[in-house]
Amino acid sequence: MNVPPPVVELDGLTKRYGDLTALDAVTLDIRAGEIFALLGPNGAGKTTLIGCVSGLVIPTAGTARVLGRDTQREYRETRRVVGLVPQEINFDPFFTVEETLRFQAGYFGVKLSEARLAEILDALDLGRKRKAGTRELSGGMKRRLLIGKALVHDPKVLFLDEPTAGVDVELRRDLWKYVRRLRDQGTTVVLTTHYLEEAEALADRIGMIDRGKLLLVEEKAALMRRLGRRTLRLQLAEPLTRLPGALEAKGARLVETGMVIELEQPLSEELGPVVAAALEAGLSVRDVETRRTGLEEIYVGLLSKDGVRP
Ligand SMILES: Nc1ncnc2c1ncn2[C@@H]1O[C@H](COP(=O)(O)OP(=O)(O)OP(=O)(O)O)[C@@H](O)[C@H]1O
Repeated sequence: MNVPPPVVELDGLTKRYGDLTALDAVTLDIRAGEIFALLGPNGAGKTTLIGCVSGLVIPTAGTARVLGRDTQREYRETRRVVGLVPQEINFDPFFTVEETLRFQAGYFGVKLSEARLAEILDALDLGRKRKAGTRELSGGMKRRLLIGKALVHDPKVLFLDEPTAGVDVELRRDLWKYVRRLRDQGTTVVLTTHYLEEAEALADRIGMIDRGKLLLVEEKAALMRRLGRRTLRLQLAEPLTRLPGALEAKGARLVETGMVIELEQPLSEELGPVVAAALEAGLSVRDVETRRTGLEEIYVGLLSKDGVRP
């Protein structure tokens, strides 16, 4: 498989605040056209990493490059190709939606064409609020406007810091759709999130960070296959008092007064032989349920293995 070229290259990126190491020698390539989710608990260093790439934070050591340019030495050039959606809402309450977008474009020396403005407003479902003061927007609309602001100069890489914090489920799904669309149009997207469901739904690759250290970077699908588990439940037609030996040997157990055989196994193992063993033992199986453990369990497991939390 061809790996697309890196758009963001971090090499030994380190940031210290006095004794505190907020970023500890992070080396990472983010590839063109991917959605990369950066996961980590509060204070892990996610915002600091984004800050270093977007030129808001000066690294103590190491380098950050965007499209081959150093974010320190070539600040202006890199800033032009990076869009940043911060955690905090940061627009002037006295401007309208349209003014907010136009002024933002002005900071980049870009004249926002009517067509581009309409496209952004439309994509973020803010067309009807074009002339509304930003004070009048609901929380969800403000979040969308923040994304719009980050897009006015047509960045190649978009950083989203907790894009859906405090947003309702419906809007969250709309925003996901929009982020996917941006990726499909060629924008590279880096997002931080506390919602593992969000990373599971959106990310092509996942990085996990804790106490400034990058613990893991992996394709989401491969990560799920490698560390994911499933719980398999066989619903029986009749209660059973003793498990057949073949199932016991696989680590299954009887639950729910003998009506259900339950087994937990890695996703990499096949479930067919378990079902076959039940049928071979002459059991009447009424239903088969499986439940996959998600990213959440993998994440919690990894952080606790790291000796940190929870
Ligand atoms: N300007 C600063 N001065 C001193 N310490 C800072 C500064 N900015 C960040 N830190 C510290 O650096 C560490 C990493 O912070 P950062 O904001 O990058 O974490 P985060 O992973 O984004 O957390 P959250 O999920 O809470 O947003 C924290 O311990 C934080 O207190």
